[in-house]
Amino acid sequence: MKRSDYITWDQYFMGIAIMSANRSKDPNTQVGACIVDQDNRILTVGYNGMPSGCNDDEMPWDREGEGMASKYFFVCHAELNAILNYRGGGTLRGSRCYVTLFPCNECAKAIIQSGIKEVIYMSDKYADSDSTMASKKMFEMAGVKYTEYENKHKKIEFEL
Ligand SMILES: O=c1[nH]c(=O)n([C@H]2C[C@H](O)[C@@H](COP(=O)(O)O)O2)cc1CO
Ligand SMILES: [Zn+2]
Repeated sequence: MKRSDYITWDQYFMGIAIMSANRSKDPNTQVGACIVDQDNRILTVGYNGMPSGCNDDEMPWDREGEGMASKYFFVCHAELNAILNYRGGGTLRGSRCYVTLFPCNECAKAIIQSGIKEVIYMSDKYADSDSTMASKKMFEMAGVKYTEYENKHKKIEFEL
């Protein structure tokens, strides 16, 4: 008989998004994204980090500070990295994006323009921000479904 406690597709892909987030150097918020096609094949992954070639030891990681003193001008978001990292043939049209934090308005635009059809998110900790509200407005207008990830109960522990 086959084992019954295997993880679901949703758990698998959100697990990979969480694992990717663990690569982030951001001391405050680590975000991971995993984009999959209609056949549940993983197309691409990403996490938030400084652009390639920008030494992350020399970049600011602070939230506070005027302009260039904070991380915000520089960090490339997890979803955008996942979209831009896609090297496969074909496109992201019709795919789903698993993400550990609800996408900001800039990532929402990239998600819509790349043809991603569904966003499955874990945290919505900035739900009250204009950015998140703008994302939801655009997703609704563009027909991108957004779904809260609900299987938050399974704990997996392993040594790396
Ligand atoms: O959709 C997102 N994707 C994403 O990668 N991020 C990143 C940018 C920053 O590195 C971090 C947010 O930082 P903070 O929570 O300290 O404001 O998360 C943030 C958002 C939403 O704000
Ligand atoms: Zn973003």
